[in-house]
Amino acid sequence: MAEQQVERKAVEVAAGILIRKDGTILMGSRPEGKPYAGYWEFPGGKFEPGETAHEALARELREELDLDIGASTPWLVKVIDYPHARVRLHFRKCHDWKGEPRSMEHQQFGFYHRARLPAGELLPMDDLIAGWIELPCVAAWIPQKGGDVEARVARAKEAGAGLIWVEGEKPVSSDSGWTGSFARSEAEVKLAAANHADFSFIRKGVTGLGEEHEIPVYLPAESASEAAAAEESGAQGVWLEF
Ligand SMILES: Nc1nc2c([nH]c(=O)n2[C@H]2C[C@H](O)[C@@H](COP(=O)(O)OP(=O)(O)OP(=O)(O)O)O2)c(=O)[nH]1
Repeated sequence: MAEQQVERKAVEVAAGILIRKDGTILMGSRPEGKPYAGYWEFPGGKFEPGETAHEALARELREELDLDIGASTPWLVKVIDYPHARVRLHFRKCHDWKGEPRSMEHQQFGFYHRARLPAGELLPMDDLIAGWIELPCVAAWIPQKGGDVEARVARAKEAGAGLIWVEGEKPVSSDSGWTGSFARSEAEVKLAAANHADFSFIRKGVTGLGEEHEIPVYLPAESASEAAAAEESGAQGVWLEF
């Protein structure tokens, strides 16, 4: 008889990506006595009973770093099986807090540029998603119909698009090496993740991303100024058509 696999119940964890105006991100090292002590992580910790992800994050930041955060927005939810526990990580972005971080648990911490995260090891899941934080906020989609593709690519660059995808070409024609895919539903976003796409563009009409998507997604928008609204709903940013 096949051995029955019992899935371990996931522990809910909130982790904050606190982004300063200069684009640097707050990271801390895990205190002595915890699993993966000394590894770098985004500040946060386990939910207490009855807490939402935001409430858990706000409390942990107060306890660990003496910071008082304002709003936070959902970004990604990822489940990982570590040897010591199965955890569901609710990564949230935050641009608004009061105070300067202070080490309350004798841990090291600092604000780091996305491309220069601290030397030493990041927690395995953080290592993966740290790269995603670098994804730009504005992406461009260039359908074949519509004339001069090259001119439209140039316009997209001028408009600040950091990712440009020309229909019929390999997903995403930037030098970044990211792979993307188009999705029409939550299920297709999941499929893209399973196929190792780094992100998805979402076609018009998809709403309610919720907190369950597992890769960064771009929502359609009419203008770059809608990027903030997209972030509110948990998206990485917007895609514009050129
Ligand atoms: N805080 C945090 N935890 C993370 C991140 N990435 C990641 O895989 N984890 C994992 C490591 C741990 O297994 C779990 C968080 O548990 P924790 O031990 O830090 O939580 P806590 O501060 O509430 O700890 P305690 O009350 O048990 O002392 O989530 C991250 O970026 N931040």
